[in-house]
Amino acid sequence: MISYRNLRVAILGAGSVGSQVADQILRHGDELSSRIGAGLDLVGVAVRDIDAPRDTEIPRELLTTDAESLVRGADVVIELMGGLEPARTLVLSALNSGADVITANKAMLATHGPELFDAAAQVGAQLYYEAAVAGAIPIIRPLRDSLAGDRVTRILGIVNGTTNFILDRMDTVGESLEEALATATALGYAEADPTADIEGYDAAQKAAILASLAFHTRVPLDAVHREGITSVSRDQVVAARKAGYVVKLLAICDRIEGENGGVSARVHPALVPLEHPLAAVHGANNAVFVEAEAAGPLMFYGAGAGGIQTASAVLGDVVSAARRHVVGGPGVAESQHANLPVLPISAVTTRYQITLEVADRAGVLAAIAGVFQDHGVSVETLAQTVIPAGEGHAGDQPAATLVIGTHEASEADLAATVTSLTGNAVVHSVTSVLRVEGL
Ligand SMILES: NC(=O)C1=CN([C@@H]2O[C@H](COP(=O)(O)OP(=O)(O)OC[C@H]3O[C@@H](n4cnc5c(N)ncnc54)[C@H](O)[C@@H]3O)[C@@H](O)[C@H]2O)C=CC1
Ligand SMILES: N[C@@H](CC=O)C(=O)O
Ligand code: NA
Repeated sequence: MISYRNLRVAILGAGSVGSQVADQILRHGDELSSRIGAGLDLVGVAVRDIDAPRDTEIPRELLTTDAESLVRGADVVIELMGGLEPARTLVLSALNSGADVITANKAMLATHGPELFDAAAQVGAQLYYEAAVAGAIPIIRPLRDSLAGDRVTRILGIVNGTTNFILDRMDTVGESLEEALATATALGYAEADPTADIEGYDAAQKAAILASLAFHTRVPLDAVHREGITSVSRDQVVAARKAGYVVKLLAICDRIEGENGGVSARVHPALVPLEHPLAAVHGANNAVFVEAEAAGPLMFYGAGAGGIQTASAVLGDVVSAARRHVVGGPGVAESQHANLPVLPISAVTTRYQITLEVADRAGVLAAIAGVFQDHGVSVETLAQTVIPAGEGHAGDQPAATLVIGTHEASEADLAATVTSLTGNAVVHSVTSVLRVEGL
């Protein structure tokens, strides 16, 4: 039975996600109200242009270009405009007035999270953001609530739908990055500026959010090592499959034990063995592996992008926030009690696959092996293919391709090895260096 007064809900932004959230509230408001124990009144939707075409029909009288006024007087503000400003100012203003805020804006959270969480804590308001990481997949709440009694040791995930879609199309249908990105944009997966996707910024923001939650430590965005997919070539994708791998853009958050331990977060393309579950994540889907001391490995999988899919996560947060509004009490505060050191990528160890074009003559393998040995990097596998005459970088000289897989090595040792290889007389070129994850 509904006895609480109706809650006033404001939506900021009516793009791919916002238009779907508005549509769901308009069509299923009664059902949501029953779950909450209070009615939901959608009091307005802030847009840039009232007459712009939208994915769903929103009554004209709900549309406004005055976001500041809309925020004032709302009980629940749903921020789906994206970007840093005016989103940050509007969210701060909503929180300061005691409203609960739901956002999908990982850029804003990764950049201004501490300020926003502090503002929420000051007034006991809630800041919910399930949609900000891995779209529809429940991952924030499991980390914040379900795993709050455990000790997370590692997160390994595909958290950007656009780049997964692009790498998948490069692999399965041979499309170029540009062709696949155009489709991802048309399907509503990409950010307003898709550079955020393909250069790894979006995934890095999500990694910062995940690592902060998982390790109860504020992990700033600039501490996340970031590489995007623009340097991944179709040749690398084809060669990876031949060798039993797929190329995926991964976000990896590690708890590093030991005297100089701490936590690290990184985003980069990596080789994933074909038999690993992450290799079977296609299209714009995301998957996040979480390893916790007591729970062991857990996997969260589903739609990582898309307007209607992401709206599901937003609406789950709306129901949670509205329920708390009805029963009263403060929101869930940010947990940062562990305050662990945040380590640079040089503290990380992993495996690598290095592809070289070398001279094909006696003594070359020994010379290359010597370079690895000099830097303390242990070689695990080595495969050689002779390059047909005239097709190598060094003209008519006999040449071969070497694909070298390493045991675990530090980033610093690997970087020094690659520098030495590049300057070595028997090496014509270092054609690919990729980390190998999930072995
Ligand atoms: N599209 C997706 O699959 C997902 C998006 N997100 C996040 O959700 C948020 C929204 O994303 P999309 O809906 O895809 O973006 P979008 O670009 O389709 O929509 C944003 C809308 O906000 C409007 N807007 C921007 N500034 C405004 C302002 N000052 N006043 C009024 N309206 C303004 C824009 O005109 C646009 O219609 C972003 O933070 C994004 O990172 C999160 C998960 C998935
Ligand atoms: N652009 C993002 C949208 C969801 O966060 C992505 O492609 O994953
Ligand atoms: Na999510």
